[in-house]
Amino acid sequence: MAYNAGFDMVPRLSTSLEDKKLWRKFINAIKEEFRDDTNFYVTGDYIEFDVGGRPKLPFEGHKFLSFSVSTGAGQADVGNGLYLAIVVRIAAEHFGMNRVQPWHEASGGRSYYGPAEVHESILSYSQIDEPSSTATTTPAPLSSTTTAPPLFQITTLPTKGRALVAQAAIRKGTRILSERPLFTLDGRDCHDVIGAIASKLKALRRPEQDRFLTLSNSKRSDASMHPFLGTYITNSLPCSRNPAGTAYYHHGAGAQPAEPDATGIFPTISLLNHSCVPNTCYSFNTRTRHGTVHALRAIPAGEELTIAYLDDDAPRADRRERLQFGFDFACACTACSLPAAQQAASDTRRKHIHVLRSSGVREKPPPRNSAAAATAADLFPLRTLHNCHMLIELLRQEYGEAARLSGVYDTALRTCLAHRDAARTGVFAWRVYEALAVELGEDSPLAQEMRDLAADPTGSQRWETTSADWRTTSEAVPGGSDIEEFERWLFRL
Ligand SMILES: C[S@@+](CC[C@H](N)C(=O)[O-])C[C@H]1O[C@@H](n2cnc3c(N)ncnc32)[C@H](O)[C@@H]1O
Repeated sequence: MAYNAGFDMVPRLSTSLEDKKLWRKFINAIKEEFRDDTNFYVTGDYIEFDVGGRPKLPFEGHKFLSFSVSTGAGQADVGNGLYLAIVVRIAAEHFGMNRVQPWHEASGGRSYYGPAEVHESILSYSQIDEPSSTATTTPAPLSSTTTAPPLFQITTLPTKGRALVAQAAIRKGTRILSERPLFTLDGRDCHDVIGAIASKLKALRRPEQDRFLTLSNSKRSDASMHPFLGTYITNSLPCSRNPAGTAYYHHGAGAQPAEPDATGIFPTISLLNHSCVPNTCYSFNTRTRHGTVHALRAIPAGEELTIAYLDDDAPRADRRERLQFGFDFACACTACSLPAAQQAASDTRRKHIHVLRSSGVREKPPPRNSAAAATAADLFPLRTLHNCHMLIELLRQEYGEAARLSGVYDTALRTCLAHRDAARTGVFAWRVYEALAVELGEDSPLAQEMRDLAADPTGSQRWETTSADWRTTSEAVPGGSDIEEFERWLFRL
């Protein structure tokens, strides 16, 4: 029987200079204690112990709430308990036994903090603080006294290898993961990719090297391909503004030049398996330089977490062929396992979605500074808006609650913006913001930009370069509670 055990910091530390100094001393003492320990390693933002539960200590003390390991009767579990005991001792020496509160499930003990706030706090270890945030200086409120189960566990599935499986119910929009890449490659590495991987691996600590070396290699049967390259191809994900899914344009001032296209390997995110109807989405946050994974819909405990490896809406046969070729597996996700009649309907829908996208309605907002904005939206605004409406219907039918709608709403927004329709621009900007808050997280630069645009639709620089054919003011948004009527107005149906 395995139990969680740990300790809490109650009340949590503040951002005062005094608390910062105290925490730094504590972290230095931990580093000194475990200097030669192979289960101990230091990342850019925190210390991690490679033992049950992978407990972490952040470098910023105000982010810390709780430290917990899994313990039990086995040899390894006893070892985990020893790590905990040493960390508790050092913590008590620095902060006193009143503030350092140990607990153990085996004796009915529980963490003082709730699971969601512990999860949030651990995610924040790798996040940059908002400059104006006051939340970090106030003690955490007394909360539910349940222990903190991780949101997912890494397990092995018979046909898929390792997989991430939800351990608790996860709400739509929850940030499930936020982590730094182990290393990245970009265009500068393309002349010698294998050499670049080798030298980047060399710069990592041993546990991090192992994380890469134990990832799966879908090109294993290709004797001509170096295992480093096969592993990199199988597991890497986009890590810059430019690649699809991570790239966003900017309205006017402050636009930034494109970065070299980068991809990277992640310790945990790279373990996510594929589904053609995924329940989470990956993106790269250019502000925090972390890969993030968000829940696209509510996910019940026990369900596998999946992302889409393919970036389009191709029919089943085409998807399966590319997954087999690129990742060496026969996809049997729910979309690929539908009964024949439903499968045919799904294929037709996806073809329709593809046609609508090619007519100028995008899956995702295009790259910053993209000239692509001045296409369909400028030339055939009404048709573009109607296509957006149809596409939203089709995406909802195909992907249900997990449909990613930010790109479609963004196209609608641009169409209205291009013709000075401030009322609809504001409504669509808010819908893009809401969709991005789920897909990328509220702290993503684009979500924040969209919130600002929704608040002040006429503030956009793009007003200077467009027609005034649809001119309205922000006040022209109709009131009333008839939702269908509102949608007809919004899409000019
Ligand atoms: C990025 S890795 C994912 C983690 C991998 N399962 C592991 O054990 O390391 C990609 C590989 O996982 C497997 N995989 C991913 N999605 C799958 C799926 N839907 N069905 C079967 N295998 C899958 C394939 O072997 C693929 O090449």
